[in-house]
Amino acid sequence: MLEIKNLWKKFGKFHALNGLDIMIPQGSLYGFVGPNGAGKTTTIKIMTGLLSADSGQVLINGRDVTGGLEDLKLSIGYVPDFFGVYDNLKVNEYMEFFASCYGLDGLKARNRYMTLLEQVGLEDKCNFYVDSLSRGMKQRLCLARALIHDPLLLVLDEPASGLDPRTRFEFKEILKDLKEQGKTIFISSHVLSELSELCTDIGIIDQGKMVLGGSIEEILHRVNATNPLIIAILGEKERALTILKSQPCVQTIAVKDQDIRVNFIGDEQDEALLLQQLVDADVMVRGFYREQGSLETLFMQITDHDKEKAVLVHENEPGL
Ligand SMILES: Nc1ncnc2c1ncn2[C@@H]1O[C@H](COP(=O)(O)OP(=O)(O)OP(=O)(O)O)[C@@H](O)[C@H]1O
Repeated sequence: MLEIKNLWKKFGKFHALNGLDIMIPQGSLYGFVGPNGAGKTTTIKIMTGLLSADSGQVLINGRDVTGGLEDLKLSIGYVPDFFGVYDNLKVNEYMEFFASCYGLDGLKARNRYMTLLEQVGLEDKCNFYVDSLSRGMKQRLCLARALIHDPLLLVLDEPASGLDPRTRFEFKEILKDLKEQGKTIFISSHVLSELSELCTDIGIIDQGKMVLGGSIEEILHRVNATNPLIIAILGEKERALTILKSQPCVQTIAVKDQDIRVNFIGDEQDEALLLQQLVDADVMVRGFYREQGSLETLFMQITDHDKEKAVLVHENEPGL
């Protein structure tokens, strides 16, 4: 749907983006994660036409829209990480203003923004002043506003920063609904933990480069394929160890009680053959599985060059 190819951006002598590539599939909920200063906001500014790249391309459905502000404006709805000041503007006036920016007015505009306000649960706030809304409500209003022109892609920059856990949960539910309705959504965050449960796809950026990208399922599959194999047996430990030591795929073996932990460099077929050999040798195998990895572990590993920058939140800390 949206593709970024070989994007470069320098600020003075500092390289903020170093040949960044991103591929956002149609209908995905794409999490764009990276440590502070990795280049997320710079990327988003270029994607939304607020900043020009030194070189590289932004493609929407295969069409090059690099620097084409009008194309980007029509295709993308942008929710920035800050909310502007709207003194003396009521919610309906705010929505009318943004509808008019996209050539919508009168009843058509009203029908459109009322549908969106309902979608984000603000239909009864029409006559409230924008500045009187809570932070969570402002965030939802910003989302409704970004959807006014029915964009192909919704881009959110750190949408949950400063929201309490309940508000964050509600916001995530709205995003899930939007995805169900067919929207493609791109969310940036320096916090991985909650994005990983919300998103279908993920891209990890570090020092202006994509270091890992793809569907979460596929990435976890890849991570798990290199994790240790845990073989739980009942008795017959020596016989099991003799078989394991004879296997070329087995790199190391560690034994803890009745569990054997094996670094096993092989595919699913190699695993199945090993299991068969153990069973054929009358070893009672109670469990045979790859230890499950997590995206968090992976994120920590690949951004390990500077531990202070890598972020993992715990339950009560803010994040999306
Ligand atoms: N206008 C600018 N002038 C100079 N340097 C800049 C400018 N904008 C960004 N940078 C630098 O480029 C790098 C990437 O910044 P960016 O804001 O894109 O990171 P980020 O991943 O969004 O970080 P955060 O999670 O902290 O928001 C940072 O080192 C930042 O200091």
